Amino acid sequence: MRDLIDDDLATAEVASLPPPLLEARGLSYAVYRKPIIHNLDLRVEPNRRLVILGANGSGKTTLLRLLHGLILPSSGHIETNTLHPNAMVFQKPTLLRRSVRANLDFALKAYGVARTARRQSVTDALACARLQEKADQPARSLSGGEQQRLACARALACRPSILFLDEPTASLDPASTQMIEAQLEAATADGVTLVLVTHDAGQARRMADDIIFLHAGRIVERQSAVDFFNTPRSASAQAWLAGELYVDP
Ligand SMILES: Nc1ncnc2c1ncn2[C@@H]1O[C@H](COP(=O)(O)OP(=O)(O)OP(=O)(O)O)[C@@H](O)[C@H]1O
Repeated sequence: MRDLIDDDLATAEVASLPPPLLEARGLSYAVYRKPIIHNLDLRVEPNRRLVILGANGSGKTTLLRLLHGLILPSSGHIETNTLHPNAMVFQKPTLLRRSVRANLDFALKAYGVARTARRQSVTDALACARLQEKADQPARSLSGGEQQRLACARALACRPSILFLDEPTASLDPASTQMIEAQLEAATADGVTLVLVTHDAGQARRMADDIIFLHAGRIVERQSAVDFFNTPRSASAQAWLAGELYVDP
């Protein structure tokens, strides 16, 4: 009898979990028959920060592009359950040859925000990027760190449900990295769900709730960040954390 009640309670608890924002099932991607992502299942839970780790060439960028819909899977399905469109920030910001302000305004306009509402949103986004002083400067004349702050603010201005980020701080110094991370923390507090690819173990420790570790296009580890860093289970993740090259036995 006791077990039955416990089972019922457990079922009720699972049933009351919010649905995932995105669920991928049996996801595979191949180029010229060369498999890059293999039969992968993955859920993006709301208000969690998911960090995807793995060695060079393990398939992180390809997976992120699949999840955002930039490329189509060879097989498998992705279901999304999001209120707003998702957005993506790349390692190299792709800014228009216009002013900082115009880059923000353009994105909001493309998203369908009316002119009067755009003015306030641009002001908020400039503050989010800490670029108020540079609003009228050509976006491409900003420093690398400033450009990336602008790219993040532009992506966040349209209030995406999920923000995908592919090594957004890979070429930035610690101070610029810290500013981007603060921007992302604020977005998380605002309800944006993050899916971040990084090579920076420190950043993963600071930013992640959950970790997925990829090896040769497969998820070999999926843990809470605390468990992953304390007790990585797979040999490839252990090697990665130790800064060693892992060679398949
Ligand atoms: N369009 C393509 N044509 C051929 N091979 C590809 C293509 N896209 C990806 N690959 C290969 O798939 C593998 C995974 O690439 P991907 O860029 O996803 O890895 P990654 O984990 O993001 O690597 P890195 O950490 O070096 O950025 C690599 O071996 C890459 O060469």
